[in-house]
Amino acid sequence: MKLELRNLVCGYGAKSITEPISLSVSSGEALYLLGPNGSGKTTLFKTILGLLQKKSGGIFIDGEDVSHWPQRRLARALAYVPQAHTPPFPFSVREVVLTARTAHLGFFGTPSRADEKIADHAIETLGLSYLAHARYTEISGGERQLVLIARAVAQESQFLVLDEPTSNLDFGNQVKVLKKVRELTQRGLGLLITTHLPDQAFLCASRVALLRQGKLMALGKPQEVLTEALLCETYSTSLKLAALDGGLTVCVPLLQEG
Ligand SMILES: Nc1ncnc2c1ncn2[C@@H]1O[C@H](COP(=O)(O)OP(=O)(O)OP(=O)(O)O)[C@@H](O)[C@H]1O
Repeated sequence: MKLELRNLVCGYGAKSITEPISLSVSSGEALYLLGPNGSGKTTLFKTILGLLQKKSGGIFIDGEDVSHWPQRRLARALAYVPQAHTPPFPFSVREVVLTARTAHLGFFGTPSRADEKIADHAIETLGLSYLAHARYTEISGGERQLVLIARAVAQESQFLVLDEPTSNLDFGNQVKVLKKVRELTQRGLGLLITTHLPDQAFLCASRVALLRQGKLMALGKPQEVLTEALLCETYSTSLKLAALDGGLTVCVPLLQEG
């Protein structure tokens, strides 16, 4: 399957935030979107998810324009992991994850035993079983982020859109999420992920897109796109890329110029 943006322009009210953006994500691929704060990554994601009206251009899944798809059909195709938030109601973690199954229910349907099993499995694979009955409003920001990832996994959609999924996580939990990203990619899902960490893109990205002031600056394999020169220019800072044994590349900021 293929999720495709064709000359998509996003914005708020009369104001355009992005220039026309064209890119695609296929099944079995993790496309990482990098760009400075305010470059339009979240705006682009919200538009893809139908939470924000596009200004022009189109969003297609397997060649079909999704703009007239009902929200439930879109939710079966696309799951969203927003940046962690606190909802006003004290649902349990299990109830939050179970809401993912709504996209698969009939009009007045309630979750079945099978839906509960899928939710419990997602909770388990993210190592959250000990929190299943805790209130979502009473767990840490990092734990909430993992719960939102479990919820997206339980949605069993073909594509996952993840907005900075590791931003609140400690090192061990970042690794847990990166392993999940790899596993889901290998299972054949298409993933679109934002990050501020080039290291994560080097570890998990099939391809990388670089956004700056709403403009798609580069798109391609991590080693081709994430060059020292382009990263320095994009983030207006000095940095060094270092190759480790085993072919891994890491990005290190330089605190002294020259
Ligand atoms: N609700 C809104 N109404 C008007 N403008 C907005 C709104 N939300 C964001 N913007 C503007 O859109 C631009 C892009 O914001 P966006 O949140 O998409 O950036 P981002 O790349 O996700 O940033 P970050 O890395 O900081 O999360 C910013 O200039 C911001 O001020």
